[in-house]
Amino acid sequence: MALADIFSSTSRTAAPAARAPRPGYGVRPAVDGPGLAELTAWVDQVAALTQPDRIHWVDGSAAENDALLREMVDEGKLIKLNPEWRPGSYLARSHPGDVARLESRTWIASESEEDAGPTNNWIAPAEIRETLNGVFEGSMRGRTLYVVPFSMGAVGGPLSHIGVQITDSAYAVASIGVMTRVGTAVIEQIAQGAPWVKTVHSVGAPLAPGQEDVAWPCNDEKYIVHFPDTLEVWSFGSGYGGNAILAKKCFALRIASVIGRDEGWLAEHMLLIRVIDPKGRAYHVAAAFPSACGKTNLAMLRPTIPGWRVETLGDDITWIRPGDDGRLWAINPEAGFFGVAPGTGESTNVTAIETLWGNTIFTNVALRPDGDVWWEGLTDEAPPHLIDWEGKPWTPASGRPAAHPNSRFTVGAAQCPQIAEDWEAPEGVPLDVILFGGRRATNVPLVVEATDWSHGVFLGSTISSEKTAAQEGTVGELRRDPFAMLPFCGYNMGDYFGHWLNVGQKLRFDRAPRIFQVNWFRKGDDGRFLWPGFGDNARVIDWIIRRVDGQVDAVDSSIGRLPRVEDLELSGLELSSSDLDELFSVDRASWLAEADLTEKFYDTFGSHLPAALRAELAALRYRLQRA
Ligand SMILES: Nc1nc2c(ncn2[C@@H]2O[C@H](COP(=O)(O)OP(=O)(O)O)[C@@H](O)[C@H]2O)c(=O)[nH]1
Ligand SMILES: C=C(OP(=O)(O)O)C(=O)O
Ligand SMILES: [Mn+2]
Repeated sequence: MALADIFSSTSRTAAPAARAPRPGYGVRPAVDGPGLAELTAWVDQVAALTQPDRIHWVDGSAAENDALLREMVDEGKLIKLNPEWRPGSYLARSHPGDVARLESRTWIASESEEDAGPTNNWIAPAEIRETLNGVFEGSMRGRTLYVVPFSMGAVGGPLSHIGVQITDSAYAVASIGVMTRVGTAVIEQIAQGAPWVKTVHSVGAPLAPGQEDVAWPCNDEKYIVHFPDTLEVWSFGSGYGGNAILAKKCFALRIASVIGRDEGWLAEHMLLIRVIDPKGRAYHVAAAFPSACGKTNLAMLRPTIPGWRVETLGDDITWIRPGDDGRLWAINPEAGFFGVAPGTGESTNVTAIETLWGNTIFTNVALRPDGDVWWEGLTDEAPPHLIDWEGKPWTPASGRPAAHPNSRFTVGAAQCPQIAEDWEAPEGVPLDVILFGGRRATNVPLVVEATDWSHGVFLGSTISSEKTAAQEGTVGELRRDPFAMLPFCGYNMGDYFGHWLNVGQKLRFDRAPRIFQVNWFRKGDDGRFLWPGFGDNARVIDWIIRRVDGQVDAVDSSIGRLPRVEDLELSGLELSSSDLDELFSVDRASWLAEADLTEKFYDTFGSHLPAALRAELAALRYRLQRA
């Protein structure tokens, strides 16, 4: 493909294709049933408010997806990458002011403020509905309203949930098609009366007659609003990731966490893997790490120790339900990966690189002159000439990143070379291990085992992560991110801690997953990581699995159970004994200071904080003071 062809399609002012209605637009699928009336009434209602030119019921077919992508290329909204390097793949460039989730513009509009709790932005439903009615009025003029029925989890599965997203963004439709299971089978379920969640999204950029569209329509004013009492999401003004693919963070975490509270299950910000030991035995591990703390990397782990294998099940969201057998059963409700591109390379996550061979929508990465993509960390050396994520010429001397630091890839999970064969099994997999982790330069050891479920919930509730490496060591500069759910829990986080404790009560004591805290990011005084991380994290998993199997003892410490050094598989690693000591050292004074911060944090929940967690904190202090 000629360079000129690629770049000519990047113009932000390319004229949209003719606006005449196309065959298929406005046609409802030929499905009938008692549940359909509510769906059509809702679509009519949203259409009356937003006043689109056309309505398109998305059927999820490959032909429909192809047509949508072609149309976006024609309109200058996507750049088709050179199929020789990246078949079936596209680059989207967002508006420079619309590049990430926006926590400050995200609300939980529960009837009661107390239900949202101290960690969420709360707003009264009546008040925000008035605002939303104002901004959504006529917001889809000149555009197509897409009706996108989606299932999280296999369609009809016992742990699955369905929803519908209305959106005026074709980019969102294409992304939802990768990240979820879209299709008329979902409408059939709705018609049969299955419960479903209503989500509405508009980029908030109506077009006047004859007005030319831009490559990335959006609005300066943004609202991402959740109504947990009526199971609805309304999102306005942003086209990006979690603000626009409402099935993901908005539904599968914030709304689903509320459904899970009411129904007795857990919607978690966790990756999910199957670990296979040298004897061929399989174990299932779920792990909660805050954003940019290694979920996708661990989900795609390639062990450096012989005989071990990891199969990917999910990299971001896990739904977990107690089974009749007293175990916890888990599914990945998503169908794709929406991963951070920068830092993803052959030497860190070769599985991701192999996954991205084609059929991928890239957003805000750099474009190579040969029509392929590039981002910082893809290769050690940057190409001499690129077009950066804003569409400007770039060279290594430009002094700015070529790809936006939050640039992303959107790709189907089935393309992952180590995806588990049964990754879509509707009943899920039984959990053996739960990990909690964050990015901690100091204090937190490489791995600690919880003494029991309640101690494990305590560890989850105290997860914190350094905002940047430059602030290492100062506990006051940590961001609290309990269970890695701070931005994603749809209700009072104190009640959420209580819910975790309750779920533990439903498990058979010998079948509850064992809980561990891990930290790949501890640093030495010289600022370098003490632990090699990535593939070598399998060495930590190896110890964890042998603990679960009862093959090794552990050492009790004030903060939990630590490995005996001789039980760690460290052969072939260049790790000095002083680094090893430092990886597991527990500094009493720092931990007492951290306990004070935990108490302050706990106090913000008032009576919603479970007594069992206060007791865990008191026990921790007692052990530290006695040590
Ligand atoms: N030092 C170190 N960095 C890691 C490790 N795992 C992931 N990272 C880095 O952490 C960042 C975020 O990783 P990613 O897996 O995308 O995190 P996610 O947002 O939680 O899915 C990337 O820059 C990774 O290279 C590790 O074990 N050690
Ligand atoms: C996945 C998203 O964000 P993050 O990785 O920061 O949680 C998102 O924007 O949907
Ligand atoms: Mn990720």
